[in-house]
Amino acid sequence: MPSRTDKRKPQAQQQRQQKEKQDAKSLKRKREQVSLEQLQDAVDQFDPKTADTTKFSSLPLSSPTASGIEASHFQTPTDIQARAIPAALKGRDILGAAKTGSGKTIAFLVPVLEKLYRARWTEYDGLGALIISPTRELAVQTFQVLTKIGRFHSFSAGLVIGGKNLKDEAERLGRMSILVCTPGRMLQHLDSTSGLQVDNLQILVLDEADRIMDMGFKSAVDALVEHLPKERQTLLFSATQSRKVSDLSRLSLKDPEYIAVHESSAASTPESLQQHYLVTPLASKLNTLYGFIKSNLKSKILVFFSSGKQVRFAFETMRHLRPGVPLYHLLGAQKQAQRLQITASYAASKHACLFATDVVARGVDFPSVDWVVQVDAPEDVDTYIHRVGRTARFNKDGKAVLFLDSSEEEGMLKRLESKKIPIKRVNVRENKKQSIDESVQNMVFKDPSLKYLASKAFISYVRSIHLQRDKEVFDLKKLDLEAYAASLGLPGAPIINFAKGEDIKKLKNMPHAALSDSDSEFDPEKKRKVRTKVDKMFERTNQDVLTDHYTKLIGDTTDKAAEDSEDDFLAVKRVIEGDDLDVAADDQAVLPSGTKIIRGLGGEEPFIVDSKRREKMLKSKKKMLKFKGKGDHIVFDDEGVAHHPYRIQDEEDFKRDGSAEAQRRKFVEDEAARVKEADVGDKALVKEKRREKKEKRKAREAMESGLAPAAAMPRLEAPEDGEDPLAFLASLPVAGGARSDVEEEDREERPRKKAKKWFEDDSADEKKTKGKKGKGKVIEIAEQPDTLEDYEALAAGLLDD
Ligand SMILES: Nc1ncnc2c1ncn2[C@@H]1O[C@H](COP(=O)(O)OP(=O)(O)OP(=O)(O)O)[C@@H](O)[C@H]1O
Repeated sequence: MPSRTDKRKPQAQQQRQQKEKQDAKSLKRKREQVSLEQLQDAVDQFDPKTADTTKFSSLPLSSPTASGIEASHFQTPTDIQARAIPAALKGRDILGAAKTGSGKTIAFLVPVLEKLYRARWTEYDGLGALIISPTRELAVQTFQVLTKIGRFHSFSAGLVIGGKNLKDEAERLGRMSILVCTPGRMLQHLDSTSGLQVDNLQILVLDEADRIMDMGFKSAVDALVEHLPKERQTLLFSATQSRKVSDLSRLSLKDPEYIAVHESSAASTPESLQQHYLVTPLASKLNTLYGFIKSNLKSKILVFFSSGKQVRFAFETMRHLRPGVPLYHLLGAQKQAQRLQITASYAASKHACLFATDVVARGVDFPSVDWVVQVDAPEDVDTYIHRVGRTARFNKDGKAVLFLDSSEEEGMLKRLESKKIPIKRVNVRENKKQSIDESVQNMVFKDPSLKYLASKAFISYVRSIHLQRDKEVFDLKKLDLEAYAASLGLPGAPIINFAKGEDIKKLKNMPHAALSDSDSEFDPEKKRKVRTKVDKMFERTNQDVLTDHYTKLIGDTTDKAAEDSEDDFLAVKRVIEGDDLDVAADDQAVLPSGTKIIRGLGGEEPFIVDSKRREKMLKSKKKMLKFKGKGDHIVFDDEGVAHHPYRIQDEEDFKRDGSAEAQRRKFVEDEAARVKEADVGDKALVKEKRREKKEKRKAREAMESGLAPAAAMPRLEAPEDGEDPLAFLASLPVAGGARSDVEEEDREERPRKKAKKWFEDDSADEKKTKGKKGKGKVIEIAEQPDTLEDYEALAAGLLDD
């Protein structure tokens, strides 16, 4: 047995060990505290004007951040980093402006990490930092950089960009210290996620701030900021920064430091970027693009268009033409997963061509892009700067070319000049010019889905020009739209009705996300209403043209709502110009030559045939049934004529036919005359039958007496006088083998054997006969009926069956 002192020994040992641990912990805490204080002192004393900012190691940064930067192989801060980081570390609000590709992301991520580190932020303190990006692509990229340079920190960080289940996302948000988000999705969480605590927020960052502050995001950002505490640090960064006082007050910025590192430089685009423009008619843009791609097969090219429809059409046609370089296309309407996958594939490619909308115009850091091509001119100079900024990043070389219609040249050059953009005109070499007009026309002619896409592309382009605010550059009247339609393979230019009103501008500035289904967080009403694929199909105006094949063609992961949204404020009128146009003028349909019109089953609605497939569909009774409407209830009279069961006359019509009494009298007279007429006919028939029977009976009697040959044996005899009571029974169905004499006679006149059907054979016939004999009910007539009562009894028996 262990003695008492032995027992006490391990206890004392345990206590000693515990104490040692506690001491070590408090020592560590003390040391951390001291180092934090030292860090804070270093920050306070750091004077960017005199201090060395040429190395990250010279900046007053915590060791986890410094290690993260070192591990990411960044040694020398860029200009914007060298100036913005120290100021932000000192707690200043910042308005940071620097050229594209100059390292703004790190300029705001480092202060974010440092702020939370110095505040010893834990997951129990709620959300400490919020970084807002205008697009999902940019948010993903920022998050990736954060995880790279923040890898030695122990903060929890999350990405909130939509496209995922809100509930799943919400569950994890409560534990996050840093969030990178898009405005709409974040607002949705702030409105609905109960565990998300933002009262403690330390720092708010707006990347591409001018974009986030503009009309498209206005309401979402304002509502989002409402949720945040006013006591916080705010950092705004962009390549095209504005100093609008209204924006600053909206964000409650306090005495912000404006850091514009390239303000005094000769150009507002990177020096290593060569910029060109070429003048090409709108109708030749696709030809020029094709020629350009063919001449640059060993390059990484990024091509910008003004809308998703343009992107899709150009992508589809170029894909069919196989220029000899991998092609990708990216637009806001694609599903999140596909967008990310395309972005990653293109980023990893050495030689490739990406057709895109402005969804990747800002911030996205594709490595080593050689050429930025702007097929559709940018809406303003800021957009131009951001687009071309996808190349020549961080001191690398890059080239850009802008396609301009001659009507756009003067206005656009004026705008570019005013913002210090050095751009030179170039011409396409004659031997490099290629025409794909014929191929495009053939493709579009053969493929209705492509034709549909072409008309959509046309409409969206015209619409985008119409919506442009800068009318000095964009003038719809100066564009040759017929030629443009022809270059898209269309037989004519669709006529477009533009909706009027303020909303157009607003919609134009809406981020695509706000218009698309997947991002319908912008419109909670829309979100609530669940629309199935079938709903969407029926909502489509061109359902018959938009086929499954089309869906496959565009690899359709697109959100159709985005498409619908465009059509919401644009009414497309189509013009009739066919040969056999019996369609009303207001039918609003374009009939390219060679199209036909087919009338609907009811003959009322004409259907326009512009393809073989449509013609086939219109000839299929089954498919056309859906246009036929519901069936009518009709009844057949004795003559087999169909009538509606009730037909209630209008009061007016009724009065026109005379007084009610007169009409009643006329009706009775008419009916009496009809009955009389029918009576005469019936009587004659009965008389005739009676005569026949009499003849037969006489013949039988003669045969029995050996005077005449055998004839049919009548079993029932009608009374001689008056009406035959069996005359009406004869028309009734008779069960089993029981038949009246009249029927028996009729049967004799008919062929004995029914004509064989193709599926019946003799054995089947036999079986039927046997079955009938076995199963059929036979009424035995024991005695010959004599009296009227006998006949009635017999008739009753027959009827009972
Ligand atoms: N200090 C640095 N040293 C080396 N490379 C850097 C440094 N800072 C940033 N970079 C690199 O420069 C590139 C551009 O950086 P970043 O994307 O932050 O530019 P940006 O200014 O945000 O551009 P944009 O205006 O287009 O959004 C990135 O590939 C990044 O890794």
